[in-house]
Amino acid sequence: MITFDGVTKRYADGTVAVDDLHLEAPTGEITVFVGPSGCGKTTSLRMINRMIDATHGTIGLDGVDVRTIDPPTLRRGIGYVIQQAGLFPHRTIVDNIATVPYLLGWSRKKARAHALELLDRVGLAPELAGRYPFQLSGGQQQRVGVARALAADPPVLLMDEPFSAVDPVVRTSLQDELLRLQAELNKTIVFVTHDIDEAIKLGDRVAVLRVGGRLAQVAAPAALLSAPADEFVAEFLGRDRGIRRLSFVSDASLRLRPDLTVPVSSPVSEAAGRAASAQSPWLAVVDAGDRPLGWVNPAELPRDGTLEGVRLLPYGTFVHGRDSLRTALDAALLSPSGCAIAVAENGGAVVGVATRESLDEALALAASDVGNGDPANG
Ligand SMILES: Nc1ncnc2c1ncn2[C@@H]1O[C@H](COP(=O)(O)OP(=O)(O)OP(=O)(O)O)[C@@H](O)[C@H]1O
Repeated sequence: MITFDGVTKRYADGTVAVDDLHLEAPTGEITVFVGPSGCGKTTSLRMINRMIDATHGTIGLDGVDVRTIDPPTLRRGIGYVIQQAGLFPHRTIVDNIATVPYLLGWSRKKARAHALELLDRVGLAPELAGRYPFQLSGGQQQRVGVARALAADPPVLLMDEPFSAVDPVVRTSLQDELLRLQAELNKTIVFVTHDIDEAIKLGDRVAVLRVGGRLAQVAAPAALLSAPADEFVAEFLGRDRGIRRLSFVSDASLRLRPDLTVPVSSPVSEAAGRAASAQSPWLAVVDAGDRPLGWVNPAELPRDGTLEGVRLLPYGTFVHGRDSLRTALDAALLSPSGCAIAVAENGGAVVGVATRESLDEALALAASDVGNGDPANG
């Protein structure tokens, strides 16, 4: 675990970049530093690997004061990823990734084999190994940057705005990739960003800093969204934090109706009877494998033939037991029925339908939870 204990950084010109920071970045978790430009995020990060030394206070790495460890030794256990990857332009991709293993005295063969493994791990094709950085896209370079930081298998990874210079689509895939990697690797990651959405998506804990280098709040994302410590944090989180908080509420509280589906092979008259007895105007039409095809309102259909060939209305789904209440709500908003279809993770068969009433109940329950828990510690 990384601990900041009363850490202050005052630069030579008198600027106080970080002011009396107390914080823990737990082992195996992603801790995100977020805040407006100039709030001291980068300074805080660089004090961990001693690229910058603190003026006061102590930074501990598993209980050892980092100032007692000489910087090269310290940095061997700490991977570092920066914006625009910072790759060596005159080295090939494989040699870039193998930089630290070479420094550690690994044989060329072993270091390159390991670098190729990492290339694959970060989702890049082996053909890229012999290229130079300028022959890669920005997103690919960022992935190489992550692979290079992981090369010596350091327990700690520092990431300073690593995904800021790429477009939103690439950025999303890099974030997803990082979460996937982290689920396998369980590194202790400290991640700096100015983007609160990125912080909330990636962080197990999010530390919000304000200009002047003071910690405004540190909490798990859901706790931050439901109980910001003050106006500054609330403003920084943005206006739709109520909706965004639903991403952290499971779909478990949704009551599902299994009786609102009808096979596409059914006669319309049977569908009408089923809708009447279920007291619902809407039924979800399913195929022979119980997968959703669309919505019908049988009362509006001519009473002959089956549902085959009937124009079905758009639908939205969420994965039962995996997706959040936000995804379920979104699915409901994508259909004129106002209902969301819950499907099984494997195979995609319909598990049931979340009606507007059940969404309402679940939302009320989620709202009643707001403010519970300790906002300062999340
Ligand atoms: N070498 C330095 N000398 C003097 N002041 C500095 C130095 N480096 C940074 N600062 C100042 O310290 C404060 C914090 O800077 P820092 O780079 O840590 O902020 P940041 O939150 O990472 O900002 P950004 O999001 O813009 O990168 C800023 O006011 C900055 O101008």
